[in-house]
Amino acid sequence: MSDFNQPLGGNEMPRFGGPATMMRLPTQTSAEGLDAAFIGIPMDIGTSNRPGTRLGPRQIRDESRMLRPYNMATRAAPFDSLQVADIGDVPINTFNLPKNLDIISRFYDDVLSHDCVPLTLGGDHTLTWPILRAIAKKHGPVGLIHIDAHADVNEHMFGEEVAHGCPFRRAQEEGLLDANRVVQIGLRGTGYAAEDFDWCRQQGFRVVQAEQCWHKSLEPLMAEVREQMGDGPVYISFDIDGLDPSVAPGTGTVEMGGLTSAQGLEIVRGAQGLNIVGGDLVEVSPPYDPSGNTALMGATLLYEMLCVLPGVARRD
Ligand SMILES: N=C(N)NCCCC(=O)O
Ligand SMILES: [Mn+2]
Ligand SMILES: [Mn+2]
Repeated sequence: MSDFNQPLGGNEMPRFGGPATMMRLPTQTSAEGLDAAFIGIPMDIGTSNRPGTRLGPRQIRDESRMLRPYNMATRAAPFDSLQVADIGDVPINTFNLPKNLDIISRFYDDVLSHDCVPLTLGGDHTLTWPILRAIAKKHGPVGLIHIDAHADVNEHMFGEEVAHGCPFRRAQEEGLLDANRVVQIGLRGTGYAAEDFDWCRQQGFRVVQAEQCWHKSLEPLMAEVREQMGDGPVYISFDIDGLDPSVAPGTGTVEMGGLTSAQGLEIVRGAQGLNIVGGDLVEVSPPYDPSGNTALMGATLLYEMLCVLPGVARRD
């Protein structure tokens, strides 16, 4: 009998039954006593095209029923050495996006007060800004591994500073990021000017556009990223639209020519050994994901983030 919470096994309860939590893990109302926690932020009032990511946390949890506890590729056995639970959703304001900044930051201040690593199920990408406020309050400016089709550094959208295309501009303005330890991978598509991506480079971010990733393993890139990140705290923000629409169609701002699912796994697995202090998986939109496969991609990537956290056991 393990001292640590275990996902409910597929041979103990049919996968389509049991608790509707992430990986059918136990749930608790706070992060007390946890090494890592799955947290939902059911929000989409920051989206600029297709809506629906408010339903993302629920579908990611539902599709996570396919996940088993042991990582056959990396031999990670997170539930052998970390205490992990699903602590539910942030009670966001359905009608007021700016008010959600404080609601989210305060929730994460409490999570981090327990020395718990948050792994967040989104929700639209606006949510990363208030999470980074709480993260930087505890750890100082952090390194960032950002996977996305979009840079999300718009100065504003419709004159608003709070939207899913703005989080990393705001985070940089507020000194939440250690700019030389920021990498953005998968950026692509159309824009308004070269500045859309060059602003990032002017800050000191490394920008790896999708075309630089095509037709190749990203393991060499991740060796460079590990070098860039060093020993300092690192946050991982994975916008599911960084993957190609062929594998992740259920999202709101689709761009052609994205990363393969294998490349998505290579990026997260390549973070092993870094001082990961948190992560999120955003922009899954269930209304555009009838198969549920996009949500399952998201659930799997969140599990892979868990597998690279400091302290995770490996079992040969
Ligand atoms: N999906 C996210 N996070 N951002 C999309 C931003 C779209 C735009 O800048 O026009
Ligand atoms: Mn995006
Ligand atoms: Mn994004």
